[in-house]
Amino acid sequence: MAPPRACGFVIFRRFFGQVEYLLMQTSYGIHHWTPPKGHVDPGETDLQTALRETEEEAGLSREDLKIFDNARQELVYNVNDKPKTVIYWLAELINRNKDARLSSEHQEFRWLCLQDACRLAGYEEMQNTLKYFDRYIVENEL
Ligand SMILES: Nc1ncnc2c1ncn2[C@@H]1O[C@H](COP(=O)(O)OP(=O)(O)OP(=O)(O)OP(=O)(O)OC[C@H]2O[C@@H](n3cnc4c(N)ncnc43)[C@H](O)[C@@H]2O)[C@@H](O)[C@H]1O
Repeated sequence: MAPPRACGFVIFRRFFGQVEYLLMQTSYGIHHWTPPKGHVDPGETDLQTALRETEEEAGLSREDLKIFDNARQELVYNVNDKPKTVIYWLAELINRNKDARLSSEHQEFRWLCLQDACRLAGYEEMQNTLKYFDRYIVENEL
């Protein structure tokens, strides 16, 4: 069986001039916070997975987002003693009339500044990913 692989987007918005990141809290397990993401289904490309999961979990579609395909991060961590690969691209919420919404998989979502997002995300790799994208936004003047 192929090793577990999941894909999603680190989504940011500008709110009163501040960059804020979307994190969602699972309604299961230890209720950890992550950006919208999920497992790659057979026959899907990674980007198709990221788009599908983001729509399913956060209600945000391709048209609501600006995707930065050059801004990509790959994380590998152990789940049940097996390595899991998670790929994130950076995306901006450009539809000002739209907000995230919850599905049954999550119990809460928040838009957070980098510092608060890192605190809630917890895991070091996830924090590094958020910091990488934050630098990308500044360095590329997004
Ligand atoms: N405990 C549970 N009880 C009931 N239903 C469950 C369940 N776990 C999963 N499900 C079901 O599985 C489905 C999820 O499918 P998907 O929505 O397709 O997949 P996912 O986001 O990759 O799932 P998950 O939350 O498990 O992954 P993550 O890597 O963040 O998290 C996986 C583990 O890795 C840990 N983790 C997350 N990020 C990490 C990191 N950066 N470093 C180290 N560990 C990390 C998390 O704390 C977590 O323990 C849901 O529909 C849900 O119903």
